[in-house]
Amino acid sequence: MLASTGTAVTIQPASQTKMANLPKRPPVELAFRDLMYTVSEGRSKGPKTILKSVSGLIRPRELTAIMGPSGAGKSSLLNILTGYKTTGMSGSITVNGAERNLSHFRKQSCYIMQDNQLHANLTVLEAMRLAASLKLSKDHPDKPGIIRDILETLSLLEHENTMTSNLSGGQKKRLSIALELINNPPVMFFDEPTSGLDSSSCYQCIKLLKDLSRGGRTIVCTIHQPSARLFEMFDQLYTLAEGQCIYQGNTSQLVPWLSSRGLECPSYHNPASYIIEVSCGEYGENNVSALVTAIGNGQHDIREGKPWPEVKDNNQVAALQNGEKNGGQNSNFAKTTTNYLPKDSNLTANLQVVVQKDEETNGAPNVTASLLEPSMDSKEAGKRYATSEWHQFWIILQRALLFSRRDWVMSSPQIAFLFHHSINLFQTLMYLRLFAHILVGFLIGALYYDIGNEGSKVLSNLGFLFFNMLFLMYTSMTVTILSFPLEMPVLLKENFNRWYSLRSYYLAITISDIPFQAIFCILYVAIVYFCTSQPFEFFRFGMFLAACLMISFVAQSIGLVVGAAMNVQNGVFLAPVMSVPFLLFSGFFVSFDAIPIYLRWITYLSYIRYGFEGTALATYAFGREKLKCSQVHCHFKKPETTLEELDMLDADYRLDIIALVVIFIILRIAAFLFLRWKLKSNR
Ligand SMILES: Nc1ncnc2c1ncn2[C@@H]1O[C@H](COP(=O)(O)OP(=O)(O)OP(=O)(O)O)[C@@H](O)[C@H]1O
Repeated sequence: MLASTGTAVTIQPASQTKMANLPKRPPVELAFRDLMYTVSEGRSKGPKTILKSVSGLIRPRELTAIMGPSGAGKSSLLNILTGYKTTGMSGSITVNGAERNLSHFRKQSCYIMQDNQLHANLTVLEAMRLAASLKLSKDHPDKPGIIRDILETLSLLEHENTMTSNLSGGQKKRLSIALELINNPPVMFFDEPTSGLDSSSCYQCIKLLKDLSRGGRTIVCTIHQPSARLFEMFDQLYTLAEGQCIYQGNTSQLVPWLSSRGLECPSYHNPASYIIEVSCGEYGENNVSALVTAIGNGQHDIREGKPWPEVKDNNQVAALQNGEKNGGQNSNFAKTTTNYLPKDSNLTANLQVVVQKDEETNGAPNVTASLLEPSMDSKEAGKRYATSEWHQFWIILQRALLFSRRDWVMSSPQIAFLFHHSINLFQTLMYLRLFAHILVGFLIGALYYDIGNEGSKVLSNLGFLFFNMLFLMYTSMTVTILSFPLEMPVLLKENFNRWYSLRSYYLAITISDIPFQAIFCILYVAIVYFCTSQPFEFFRFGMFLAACLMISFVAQSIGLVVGAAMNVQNGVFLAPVMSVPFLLFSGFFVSFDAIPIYLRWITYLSYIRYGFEGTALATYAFGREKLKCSQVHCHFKKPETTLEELDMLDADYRLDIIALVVIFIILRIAAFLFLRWKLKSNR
């Protein structure tokens, strides 16, 4: 294998490991027929048909490339085959001859998206261990053996202690593959696996995919325009143009087949570039429709050693176009064309042919051959996830706590790196949060120093109570709005590839930040409470702190709702704006009696009101003694006067806390529902 060290490129021998420890899985043959994919472009434009009745067959032990010009529908086809997109499609997809059961198929397959979506704050080995804990059953006998096998095969063993954020592009891609290989899915989909890689890393990557396919896996990837060297490495080529199939077959047969259709690929011309040029109409306008007809829109398959399909020169193209015009309704064209696929889709026979061919050409079976066996534990196959949701919750919680712990001990160059790359904002924000709570705490302490027991400064003290609410609300809310959406792409990938359920993830991720939020809040409250000389009574301090803690948890939950429902830009603007009514109706600016009756209901929704009332009651209620007065007359000398002015004489502290707990629970549930909706709507 090729590996780059600095600027020099060295050749390393391919690893001889057999990855024998991996769980055994049966091979999978994937066929699709008359696949249509339609999206809506709004009421004025109507539906747009992206895939137009395409068919095809993807075999195990083969590396299949989906190729085509930009906008041809490659990603759409891949998204449909993976099950990532399910709405707007029609047609049939079969797995080993039976209609695809999407739930089961998602456990058999993995989808490695273009951006690797890795957690930056883990080493390679930690990422592998976490993936193994989630993707293999709890009592699996040899997780370390599996991890070692995979890392060795993918030449990542020497980087096992490197942070994933420090890996090169090619190494990141290999790690993405390694993570998914842990449960040995028989089908692997890759969206543009070579994008962003230099030519030697592209070669390494495709070589790795080819090796994996030789283990019996079905490997499918979209690719833009591979070099001639890369092109030759693919076994099977599926080419799309304008949402239709213009070629399906061995890569070696492409040039002769095109030549038989009157399209001569010039000598020394890359066949991959040539077919893209043909697709773009550079050699004539009618070539695409002629090729679609000739290949039966993917129903035929040009295989070495097999006769080419007979091309009937009838009105098939016209029929196809009609189907398209009919707003994406299935045309009968595909059904009436001679269908070559069923004859070829004898899986066992196919596998034998390819194994034989491999052994003939290579002299010996490939190192990663015979990984897959046609057996699968039926108990395991029926389960949605490899581990229980409780176990998933525990692992994700540990991972989140590890991120936070790592952040505390992180060196300053690493922090600078995170700042520079805007990676893992959540971790970097930890320091800022701590800094902000202590700094603002002392600032407020200095500003309102020793006013808590002074009868002439009660109004300032109320201002202090209100500011506490404001500060705790904004710090807890914005930090979540900023950090939560950043987790989304990784969540999307891991949840889609069946690592864990959304429920376990959500529970773990929301619980993991509560201790930190609590510590920051306690620190802040302790500083301001004693600096401003609020009553030195333990029960009052406890009640004051409880109200402040609840406010910061509620505000954090609002951050979760906003973070789950919208992107960072909208969230950062909307959340503070939406908080304005709650601040206005908190009872600080206008007392309850002064609010018009038809607007009073808003005060019941204002969580700030409950927090403000809670801290005011903790400070002035429960039989507090008269305040000292340094002036001739202090109107607010008696604490009851303050409560009366605030309309809080009849207020109940317990009700305030109960209201905050109820709002907290409702918001947490709402955030989960938004997150679920967001994951679904992304697909
Ligand atoms: N949700 C959508 N709404 C409207 N048009 C869409 C939608 N999804 C895809 N398309 C259109 O469908 C066509 C195919 O898109 P797709 O992303 O599958 O192409 P592609 O072959 O993968 O392109 P590229 O190589 O540039 O990524 C494009 O013209 C695209 O604009």
